[in-house]
Amino acid sequence: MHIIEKKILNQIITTRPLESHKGNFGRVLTIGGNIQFGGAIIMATSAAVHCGAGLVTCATSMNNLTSLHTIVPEAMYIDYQSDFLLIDAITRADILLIGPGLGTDTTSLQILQTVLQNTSSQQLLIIDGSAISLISLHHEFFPLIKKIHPIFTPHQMEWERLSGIKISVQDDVKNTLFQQQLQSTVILKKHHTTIYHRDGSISKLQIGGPFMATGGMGDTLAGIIAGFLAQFKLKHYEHVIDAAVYTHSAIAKELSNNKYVVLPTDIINEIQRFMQENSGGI
Ligand SMILES: NC(=O)C1=CN([C@@H]2O[C@H](COP(=O)(O)OP(=O)(O)OC[C@H]3O[C@@H](n4cnc5c(N)ncnc54)[C@H](O)[C@@H]3O)[C@@H](O)[C@H]2O)[C@@H](O)CC1
Ligand SMILES: Nc1ncnc2c1ncn2[C@@H]1O[C@H](COP(=O)(O)OP(=O)(O)O)[C@@H](O)[C@H]1O
Ligand SMILES: [Mg+2]
Repeated sequence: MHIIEKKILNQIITTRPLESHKGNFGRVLTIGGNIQFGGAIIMATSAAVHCGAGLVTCATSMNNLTSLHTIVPEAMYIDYQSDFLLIDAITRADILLIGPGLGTDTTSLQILQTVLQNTSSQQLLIIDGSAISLISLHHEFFPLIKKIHPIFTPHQMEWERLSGIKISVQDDVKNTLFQQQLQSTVILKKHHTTIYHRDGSISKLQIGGPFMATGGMGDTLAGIIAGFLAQFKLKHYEHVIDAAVYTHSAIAKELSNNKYVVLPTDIINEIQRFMQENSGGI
């Protein structure tokens, strides 16, 4: 087990080559946001854009179109209920994020199934929020999951649902056992988030605090992870994930110096500055 240190930042967030364009910084597809939880997928999408993902498309409910374009006009939109558009967008994406605000009804389940069936092992899939809760109820997806090797980002209750390990008895030994069965990365979110990597290593975060306990905080983290993976894809995969998780809480910690609570959107607004201040060489 190792503690994620600040020095990871300038190893991962490097200077961009002059000869580059948006195509070099990854295509992200975010999928979620039903009529009740539109804000979740908009925050995730906005976080990915603010991290510097080259092209970001949001597959969401039509109800969210106006808000999405008002808040983050850089993002493109598709109606997540169109199978044709969704499959086409999945095929084009480098990084996919499903779950923030997806909900758990039959429409949500259908969308999750389309995503799992059409994602290849060459792409990186992040599974968050409602998508984790749905998979917990549908173990028939496990064979597909084991082929895709996704990144799960559960909080402790979502991890209990998925793994069957009660929150009170979750520990590194039990968590690793189930994570290895899933053949996936697991980012277990809590005070001092723990990351179980596919290579068997475990990273722990020692920053962050209760000033982060606001709805949308995990949706924003998922978007940051997508944005980091999209553009730093040539770097060591485990380190990119650690750097993204560190960045999210480090910004929150900075802001908590003069804010009692830090909002997810406060973090999003500081990502560009924070990345510039903590970027390193080539
Ligand atoms: N503005 C929005 O649209 C928001 C939408 N959200 C979406 O709402 C859906 C349901 O997610 P929720 O997480 O709210 O609901 P869940 O029912 O999945 O989980 C919340 C429950 O888990 C418990 N819990 C135990 N340990 C926890 C831990 N370490 N961290 C967090 N909760 C813990 C909480 O007490 C709470 O009762 C997701 O799709 C999510 O993305 C939420 O992110 C809230 C904001
Ligand atoms: N007390 C705390 N200490 C450290 N981090 C916290 C604390 N409370 C919440 N967080 C962080 O906030 C995020 C919450 O994620 P999640 O529960 O999925 O939020 P949401 O689904 O509402 O977006 C996680 O990254 C978690 O680690
Ligand atoms: Mg969440």
